[in-house]
Amino acid sequence: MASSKNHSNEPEKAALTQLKLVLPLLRPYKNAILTALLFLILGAAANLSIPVAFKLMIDLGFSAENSSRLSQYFILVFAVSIAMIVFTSLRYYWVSWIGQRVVTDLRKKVYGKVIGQSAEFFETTKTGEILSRINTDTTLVETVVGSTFSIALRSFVTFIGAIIMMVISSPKLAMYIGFLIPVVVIPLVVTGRKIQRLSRIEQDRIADSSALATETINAIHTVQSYGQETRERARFFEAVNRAFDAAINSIRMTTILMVMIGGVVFGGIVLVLWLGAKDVISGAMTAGTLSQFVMYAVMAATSTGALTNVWSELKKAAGALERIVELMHTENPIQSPPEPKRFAHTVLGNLVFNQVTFAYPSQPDKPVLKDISFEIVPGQTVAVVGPSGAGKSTLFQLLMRFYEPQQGEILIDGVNINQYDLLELRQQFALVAQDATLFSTSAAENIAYGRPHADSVVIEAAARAAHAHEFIENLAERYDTYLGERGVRLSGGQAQRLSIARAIMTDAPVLLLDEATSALDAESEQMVQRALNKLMQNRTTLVIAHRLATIKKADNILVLDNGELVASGSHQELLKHNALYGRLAKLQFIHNAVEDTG
Ligand SMILES: Nc1ncnc2c1ncn2[C@@H]1O[C@H](COP(=O)(O)OP(=O)(O)OP(=O)(O)O)[C@@H](O)[C@H]1O
Repeated sequence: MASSKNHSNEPEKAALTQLKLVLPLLRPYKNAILTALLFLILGAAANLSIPVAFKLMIDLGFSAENSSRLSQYFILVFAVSIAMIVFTSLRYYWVSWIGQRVVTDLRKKVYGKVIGQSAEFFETTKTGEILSRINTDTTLVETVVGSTFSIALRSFVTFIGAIIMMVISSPKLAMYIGFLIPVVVIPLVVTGRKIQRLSRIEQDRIADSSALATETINAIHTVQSYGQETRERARFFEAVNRAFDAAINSIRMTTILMVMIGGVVFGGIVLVLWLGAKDVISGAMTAGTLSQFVMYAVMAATSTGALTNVWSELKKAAGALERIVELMHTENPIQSPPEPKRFAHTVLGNLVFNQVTFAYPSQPDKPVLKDISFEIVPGQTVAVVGPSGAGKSTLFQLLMRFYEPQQGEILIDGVNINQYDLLELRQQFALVAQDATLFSTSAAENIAYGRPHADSVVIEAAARAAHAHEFIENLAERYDTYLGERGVRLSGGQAQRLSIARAIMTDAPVLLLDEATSALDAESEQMVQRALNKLMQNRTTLVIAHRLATIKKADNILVLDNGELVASGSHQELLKHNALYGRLAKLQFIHNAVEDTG
């Protein structure tokens, strides 16, 4: 199960301490909190003063001669009730405002953290699960800050106020009620732990189903092509049903808690009322005082009920926060050094691999690059060839420092790449991958992805150089046409030219090119090739080559096989001396050979 992999096993110890994460988020909103608190206290005070008015009324008696005093009391109760409603509504507004603010900030934080995670993190964490953390888990936190806290505070203030007023009204009856308190608190603590654990499971199940849906929707074309909708539907149903079961488990716990506490509290009140009634009969207490006492007891009981709910909400949120905290504590192992070396003003683009050995973190015992050494002189073009899985793409990953080699070093202009600032390091590369990634923005913004503030003249120049201008001009809204998700679909060749334009825009000193293997029609192919030639001019280029033309033009060719650099040299030399290269040349480059040489 995807989400069980990084279970921290420190169980309830962490419990509510997780909620501490929320405190710093509250700090910037002191004024709003004070405002909300003010309305909270005013509302509670108004609420607590109502029974006093009722006591006065009842003790006054409902007789004709008291009619005008009675009216005054009723006006008082009316005024207090209105005040209570106004204060309560304002409190609601401010507390909800704080809740929304905090969850927005939390989402920003979580997203900010996610987007800086390592390649390894994204390999091992499902997209849908991450989305669930950002959306669902943070929503639980919003519930806490935006309503639970408020209910908790209001109930707490009301509870304390009601208890005090109960003691004032009748110390004896209040003492009886006091006996009930431990009976209420113990089940709260016991079930609270269970609820937190169950809630975490629930959130994990939701994350699982979200991961599943995201995966299926991303692969919808494949799903439908293979006619697997029914199976995918069933898989999703099963996942959401598991989430339902998990939710019901924690709801069941809360229900049990509510029954237990409700029973104790209301049973207790009836009992006390009975005892109080006897005192009224014997004359030890007025009817008004008993009514007042009972009203306070009901207030205290209702607050306890609310606090019970609050308790389970808090525990649920703590469960969700555990996940968020884990995410916030996941550090990308690849960081800039504390005092990074600066790149020279003009980067030469000298690349050196020095005895580099590397295994992916998921398979640490299986090195995919073994003792690789080579050098690329500034301005040279070096082609990498080798069978599938030989480790060609891995070279790029290491150069851009998405992973760190276990042995050996990689140098740019004589400095180990781990000495540079990470952002600056990656800015030295223009990457043209096999599949162009398009964002759901305009063609212009897609081209200017690496230089968002570039003006339209520069963008168009890049598009022209990449032979993309012609087809963009033919799109409905030219450079403003939406591409990617929800936008127009580009053909393979068009998308490639667009990504070449993107690389031209960055004007980085080193070009990393992963030649597309997919066959394009001859004309498209030629245009892509011309665009690439333009891009390679005056740049140190490392190219994963699939075309004979590229290979022939390269200053040097590296032959990789099973993670080892087995040969290097020119096309002719390798043809003569390297059997693997001979085979590759025949099999892999042949289909491009006709038009390349033509
Ligand atoms: N993220 C990863 N985690 C674990 N193993 C990986 C990862 N990426 C690649 N590998 C493995 O590393 C080896 C080299 O992969 P790489 O992608 O560098 O090969 P390649 O030469 O570029 O292949 P192709 O030409 O098919 O793209 C393969 O055995 C592959 O299974």
